[in-house]
Amino acid sequence: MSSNEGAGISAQNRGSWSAFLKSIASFSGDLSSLTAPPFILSSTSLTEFSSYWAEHPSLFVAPAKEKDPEKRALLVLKWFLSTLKQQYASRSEQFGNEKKPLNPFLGELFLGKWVDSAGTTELISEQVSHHPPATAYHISNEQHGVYLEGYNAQKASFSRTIHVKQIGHAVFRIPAYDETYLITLPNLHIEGLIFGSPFVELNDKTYITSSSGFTAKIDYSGKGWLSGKKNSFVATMYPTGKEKDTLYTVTGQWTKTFEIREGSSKHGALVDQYDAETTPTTPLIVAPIEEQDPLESRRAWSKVAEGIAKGDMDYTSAEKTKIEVAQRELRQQEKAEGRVWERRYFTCVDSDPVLNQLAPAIQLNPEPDKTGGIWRFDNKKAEAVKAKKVTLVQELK
Ligand SMILES: CC(C)CCC[C@@H](C)[C@H]1CC[C@H]2[C@@H]3[C@@H](O)C=C4C[C@@H](O)CC[C@]4(C)[C@H]3CC[C@]12C
Repeated sequence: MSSNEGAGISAQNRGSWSAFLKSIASFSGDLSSLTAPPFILSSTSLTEFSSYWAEHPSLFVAPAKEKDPEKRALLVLKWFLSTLKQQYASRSEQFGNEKKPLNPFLGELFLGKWVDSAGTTELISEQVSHHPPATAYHISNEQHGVYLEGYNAQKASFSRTIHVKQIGHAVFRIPAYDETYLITLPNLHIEGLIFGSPFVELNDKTYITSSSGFTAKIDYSGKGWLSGKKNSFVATMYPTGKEKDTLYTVTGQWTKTFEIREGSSKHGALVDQYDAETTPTTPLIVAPIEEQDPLESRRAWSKVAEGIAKGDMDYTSAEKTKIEVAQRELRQQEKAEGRVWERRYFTCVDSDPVLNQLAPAIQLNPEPDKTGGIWRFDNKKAEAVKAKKVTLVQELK
């Protein structure tokens, strides 16, 4: 039995958990409107989840060092697969079960950097839409010339358990090779709900397609009634449009190990392998709370987090209400003045060249109505933020 299957529910929480299960039986919509019992609340905001994309900076930058486009595409696939454990299992492994994250407010930021043998990798995450909730991110390593940007929203529905559809996509770029990869996001469902120890399993399939002419398809599966292992997948990489001409097959478990082999068979020559359990992550460096911008997640939610940690739900909900009321007042003020909230790092675009070029090959429909638009990192805005910080520092001297 794995750690996340054994946590169970305490006698004290059993009543509120079964009331919650009854209440979600007809649930459908934004995850933000899901009301969960206090003991399942996390003090981490969804804006923080963008950091899961680069907790192994050396794997993130590895494609930039590879001269051959086919092998480069394979390294992008390997990096993507290595992010899955962080994205979908790290919290339940750490705490014994998945918890409900905080719903970010519009404009909330989560900023940080990783410093290790790959140099400095920077993270910018911003809540770009509140209705519907959507988070955008930009991760860059200037030294190696690798950039990732994307955004996502989630829609939940209930049928025997909670099913979550992810809407959005990511774009991985290596400008030195003039290369772009369009990445789709996996749908998931929650397991262990009935026992009060929820954890994530991935479903269906996702794709990575590149401007250099390669596509990877990743098929996810879990533990069935009679067969299969949890967190399993089979990925194949092929020249775009020629799915039968498999170049590589990757099989394994995204929480454990996987093997990359040549060709379409699971017995082809072994090219590479990965162990998600033994590959160390690099910790993200975040500024101390007192030095953070008031819109930065850990500063903005600090009192709520304090309340959750103490188990003081009256204090938690009073502090949460203060944030919600302030947000409602801001929106009213904007409406009265005929303006909209200015996103600090991202801009909503009508159409996007990467989507125009690559989305048809993987039948990706961006569904902008479900993410508040198509969001792209705005270099000009980011430069302006940097310049403002420099001026402030100079003024303080
Ligand atoms: C039982 C219930 C109360 C808990 C529900 C928690 C639910 C809202 C959480 C659980 C897992 C969360 C996923 C998480 O695994 C990873 C990601 C990837 C990240 O890039 C974007 C957010 C997302 C999809 C989380 C959304 C919130 C989920 C579904």
